[in-house]
Amino acid sequence: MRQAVLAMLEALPDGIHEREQQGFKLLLLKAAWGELVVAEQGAQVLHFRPAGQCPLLWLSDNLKPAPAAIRGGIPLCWPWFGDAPSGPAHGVARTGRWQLTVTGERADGCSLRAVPAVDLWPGLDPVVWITADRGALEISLETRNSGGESLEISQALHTYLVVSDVNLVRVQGLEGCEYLDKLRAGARASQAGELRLSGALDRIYDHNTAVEAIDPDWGRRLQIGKAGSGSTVVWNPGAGAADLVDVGMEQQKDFLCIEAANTVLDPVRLAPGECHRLATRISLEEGA
Ligand SMILES: O=P(O)(O)OC[C@H]1O[C@@H](O)[C@H](O)[C@@H](O)[C@@H]1O
Repeated sequence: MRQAVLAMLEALPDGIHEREQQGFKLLLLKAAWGELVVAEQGAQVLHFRPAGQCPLLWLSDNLKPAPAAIRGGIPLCWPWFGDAPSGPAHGVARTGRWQLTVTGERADGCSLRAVPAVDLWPGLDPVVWITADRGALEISLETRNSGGESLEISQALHTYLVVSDVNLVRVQGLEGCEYLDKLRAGARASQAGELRLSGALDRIYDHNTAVEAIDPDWGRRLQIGKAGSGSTVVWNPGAGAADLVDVGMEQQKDFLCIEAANTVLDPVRLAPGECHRLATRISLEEGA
């Protein structure tokens, strides 16, 4: 899919375009500020490239056919993060159909709004706001409790960052934070120094500020800022990629997930009428 999306963009003139690829309906925006591709399924950003830069997000080249979850970009995990008895892993938003509306198209950027095409979950109304410009991509997921009872949610903006080699990347900003290690039955530990990966990693950090992923091989630093989030999830499947048909060992080292989230560490309780906003901001700096 990644190669196909890049080829599609290459051939298109500046403007807003609709295309279908492997059964997924896509909205493609191309302009002087850069490129953005959003899938109707899941209101999922699949591609973001600020002008003059390389893409910031990873997207699988071996997707499962629609309506399977799309591996890459920024899936919305909602209204729960991870496994739950009430439905599929990471909730129902990423496989649902959404209505995408371009709400602003300017020389220096664009903005979009997305709402579910059909109700996704009783009593919960989500709205997604996406803005992209030369400097950053921002996604905001607002959830309103439109029912009569108090409800609890967990969620994540499951960002797949494209990197030169996940084992070379250094993640800064988590130093000293406590985390739950999902690969050790949720054992608690504390992050000593910057984070480096060597094999599979699946952790939920008790952390509510920004992190930076330094990619020396590509000479760049990716900043992942956030709001409304007390959990930062960091994931790469390592050798487990061999069991994921849409990753495989040939793509395993190409990405690192850093997710702004509300998890078991900081679930969000919404009283009737209450609203919560979870947001993330992805930007890039040259030099590492
Ligand atoms: O394969 P999925 O459902 O997209 O999930 C991918 C990963 O997503 C991460 O957020 C979780 O912490 C991992 O445990 C999980 O494996």
